Amino acid sequence: MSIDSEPAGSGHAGQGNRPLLLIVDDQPSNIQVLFDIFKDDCEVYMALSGEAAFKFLEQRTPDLILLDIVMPNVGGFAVCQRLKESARTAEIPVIFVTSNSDPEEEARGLVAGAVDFIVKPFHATVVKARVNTQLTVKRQADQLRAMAMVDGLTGVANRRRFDAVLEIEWRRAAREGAELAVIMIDVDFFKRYNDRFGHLAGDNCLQQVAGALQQRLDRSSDLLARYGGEEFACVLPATGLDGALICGNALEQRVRALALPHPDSEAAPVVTVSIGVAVGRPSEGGSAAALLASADTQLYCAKQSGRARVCGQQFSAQRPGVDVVDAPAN
Ligand SMILES: Nc1nc2c(ncn2[C@@H]2O[C@H](COP(=O)(O)OP(=O)(O)OP(=O)(O)O)[C@@H](O)[C@H]2O)c(=O)[nH]1
Repeated sequence: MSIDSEPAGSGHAGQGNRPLLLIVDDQPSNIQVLFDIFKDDCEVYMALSGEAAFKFLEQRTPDLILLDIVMPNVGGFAVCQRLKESARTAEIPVIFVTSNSDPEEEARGLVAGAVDFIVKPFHATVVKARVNTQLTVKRQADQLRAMAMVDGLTGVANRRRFDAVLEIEWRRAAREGAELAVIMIDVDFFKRYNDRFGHLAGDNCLQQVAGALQQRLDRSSDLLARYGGEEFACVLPATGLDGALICGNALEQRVRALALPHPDSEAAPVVTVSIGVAVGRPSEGGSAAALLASADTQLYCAKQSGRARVCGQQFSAQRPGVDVVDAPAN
């Protein structure tokens, strides 16, 4: 058995969709008992200290943590409190496993944010059942959280997720001195499309447009979201203006290639989109909201200059509005 944040039973690691369990205890013999209980059903990892647990958490996010209370240096309560303070780890359920049966200790554990408190010696079946209950609750909560971030019509991310990711990527780019691109996309004359073909056909059109846009985004870090009505938005981390304009033009072409008839459009006989691109370097100042507003200004520029095209801009916090690039797609 490997210990201290090494995968337990490496033959199991990564296989199937099994829950990932982290056991934190300074006593290898205690870990062994729990490992034997869960090794067949879970991917089990172990840490011999709070510090080792946090090191592990930099790499992986367990579905549940079984946490000892009395450990040298950082004790279980402190570990639990720290977990709950960080947005990245706050949702991981923690179960204290301890030989201290004092109700005061149990109360302290639950107040610290644990979901359960198991006293040793324990019955294996009971521990298994209590862990399974918490894993089920966690899975359901994860599903709800994921659903709350997805647009119901198109299946791409929704605006809430877009706003959250944009903020995260803005901060990441600021730390790394990298560029960040935002693309706003709006279906042209979509009101007329609805008016001619009906709302259901309009919905179907939006689904196809979303699918075409999503297919073109090839980096896993790129995010496409439905920003509202007939408007989509992308965040492209580590992307300069040249790359973002290439991407914007490719997105425009993808939608055009769907060849969805739109006889009432003044831009083309098929459904097209207008696209605004803005690229900034967050380390030089500004804000995610200002970058987004800049992309929106470029979208307006694309609409004003004939639609079915891409306009882009290097966003500067000092000189907003410089370097306007007009890149008609046809
Ligand atoms: N079918 C459908 N239509 C929607 C949805 N959300 C917004 N719309 C419609 O999208 C249309 C957007 O119209 P406008 O904002 O006037 O823009 P437009 O007609 O696309 O014109 P331009 O953007 O100027 O090219 C409205 O008629 C909305 O009702 C949706 O989920 N489904």
